[in-house]
Amino acid sequence: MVSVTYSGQMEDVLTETKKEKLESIHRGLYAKEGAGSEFLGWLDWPSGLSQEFLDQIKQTAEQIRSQADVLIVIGIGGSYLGAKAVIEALQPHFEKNPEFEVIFAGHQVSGAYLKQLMAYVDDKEVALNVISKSGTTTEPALAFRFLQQYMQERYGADAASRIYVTTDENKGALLTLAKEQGYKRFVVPDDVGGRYSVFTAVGLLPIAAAGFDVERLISGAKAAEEELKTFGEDNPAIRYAAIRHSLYEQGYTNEVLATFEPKLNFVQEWWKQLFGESEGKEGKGIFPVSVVYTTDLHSLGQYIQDGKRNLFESFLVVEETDEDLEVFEADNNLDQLNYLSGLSLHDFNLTAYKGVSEAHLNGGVPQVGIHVNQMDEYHVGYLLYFYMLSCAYSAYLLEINPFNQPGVEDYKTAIFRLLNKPGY
Ligand SMILES: O=P(O)(O)OC[C@H]1O[C@](O)(CO)[C@@H](O)[C@@H]1O
Repeated sequence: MVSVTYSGQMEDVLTETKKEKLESIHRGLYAKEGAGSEFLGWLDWPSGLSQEFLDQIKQTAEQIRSQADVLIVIGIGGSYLGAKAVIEALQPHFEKNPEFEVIFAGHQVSGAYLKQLMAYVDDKEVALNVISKSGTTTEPALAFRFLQQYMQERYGADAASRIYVTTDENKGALLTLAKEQGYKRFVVPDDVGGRYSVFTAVGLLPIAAAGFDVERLISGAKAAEEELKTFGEDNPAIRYAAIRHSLYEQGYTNEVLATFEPKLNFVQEWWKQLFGESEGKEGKGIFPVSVVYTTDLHSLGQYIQDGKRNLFESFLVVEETDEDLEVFEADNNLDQLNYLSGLSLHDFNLTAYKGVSEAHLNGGVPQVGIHVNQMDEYHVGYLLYFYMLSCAYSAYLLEINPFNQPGVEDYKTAIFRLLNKPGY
């Protein structure tokens, strides 16, 4: 379902020592041992999901769609990127959904954004889904302070029936508030970290509300869970982790995730958080960057071709598309493009992929390809699970705990001190 190609030799990547190390990581992972193993709930989450839970998600999504024209999803990091990635990958570019929209908030602190959002939804029926595992993250909490007041002013006592909270089962300011106000609640499991939470209510409720088939999404993730659990050189999750690590050891410390499909832009953003927060610790880790081609061939392409040689490129290639255009023969050929007639734009991109990959390889940029058949719920589910699993292998190869993020506290402390937060 996902296959991984590499411009180098797999024998050089999967040395005997590396295979032994990967095998031991594999054993530790599935025995749920090793650093951060208390956060391995995502590993068998898709297969453990009950129909009852999925039905509850679907029913709540239906309720939201029947009471509102807009769902505002408040969250940041793992509490927004998974849903945003799936929705953006699946929805049309334009006319997204004239009857129902999902809009995100609380992923930055822009007064203009929030003010304009409240003005935008003023003539629409609104529901809120506020998502925070800790229940204390400042950006979503601030956005919720404004939006909760907005809802209460607009709907009075009925506001509570339009507010849905996804947070920890036992702790956090958001939980206290939700209980106090009687908001419907969904749980972020203790053993699933934010960036691994897309298949929990964190991702599923907004995705279902946006009108997508969460059962197909979970079937894809479940297939990935099943197929990728076997240890072997052909396991794509293991191959990708091993290639990344081998390149890292050779000094390629930056990975550029490239795609030709603008709808995958938020899959790239989700991937950046996943790998960046999982691996970037103790002075180690590959810095994850992303580009959308051919757009960025006209900006960052120069650097990638010719700049400092510490980066490798991984292409996320979607093999098939269901909507396309074919270049037609023009009578006058004034634009001199008749040589392309008969070619579909998708085929143009697949050829561009080959050409760019060849040129960048010649420029000293090692090439990795992550190939997926198509973009639908099933394949996105498969792909996201693949990345999560591979990320765990990759971080363990660096001898890093993939599931914590101690570094994000430092900037928070500095901001709180400057803002005179009590206790800082
Ligand atoms: O869901 P929460 O607790 O609000 O956290 C949001 C994000 O903030 C972080 O804790 C730090 O950036 C991420 O790991 C997490 O996804």
